[in-house]
Amino acid sequence: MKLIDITQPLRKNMEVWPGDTPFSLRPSMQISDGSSVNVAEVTMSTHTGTHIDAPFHVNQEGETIDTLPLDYFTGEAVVIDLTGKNIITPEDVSSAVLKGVKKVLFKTAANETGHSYSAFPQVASELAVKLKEAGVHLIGVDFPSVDPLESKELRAHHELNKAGIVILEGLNLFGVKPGYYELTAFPLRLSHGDGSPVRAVLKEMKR
Ligand SMILES: N[C@@H](CC(=O)c1ccccc1NC=O)C(=O)O
Ligand SMILES: [Zn+2]
Ligand SMILES: [Zn+2]
Repeated sequence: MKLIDITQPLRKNMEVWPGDTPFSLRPSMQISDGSSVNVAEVTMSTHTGTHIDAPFHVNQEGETIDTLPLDYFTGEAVVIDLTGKNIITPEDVSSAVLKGVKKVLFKTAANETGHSYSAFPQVASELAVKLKEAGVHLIGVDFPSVDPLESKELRAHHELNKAGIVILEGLNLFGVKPGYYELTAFPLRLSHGDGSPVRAVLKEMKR
């Protein structure tokens, strides 16, 4: 069974949210320095690279990453190809395509580099109600945030949370064919965390 890694590599100088903690991995013990082991210290934000937002990210009363039920993070997913589109609207999803699948991943980037933080597609906040009605409980996007960089209102985040839909951001879906897969994308069990990087993987499946 083929496994497809749809996670951004966590690497030095990778783009992060403006003003957020830069990613770093620094050796704290090195075999080459006479230590018996290699050990590193990692510094990053909970919103670095491919990550899940807990409702607490935008809502003081929202659930934190450690309390979200694990079934959000594993199960059937559909990849919908919207390459080149700069807004995702309710018309982009249909129950014929969803077929009862609870996780929907939107592919929009036209190249391997993906979207930069300075220009990425938008999610119409009305999408949340449509997805909720279809029984969807997780939305994944291949760009940094479901709301624009300048947004303080964070409408899409709030509407999706209100609809009980968990948000997976920063996927790398380049080269992935639209269709049905099994997704796994578990966050770290960060006590009271507002989000977490994940390792997101698709498994091809027969339907
Ligand atoms: N909403 C973005 C992250 C975000 O807004 C953010 C991340 C790190 C530091 C500051 C942020 N927003 C500040 O207004 C996200 O969902 O990943
Ligand atoms: Zn985030
Ligand atoms: Zn977000």
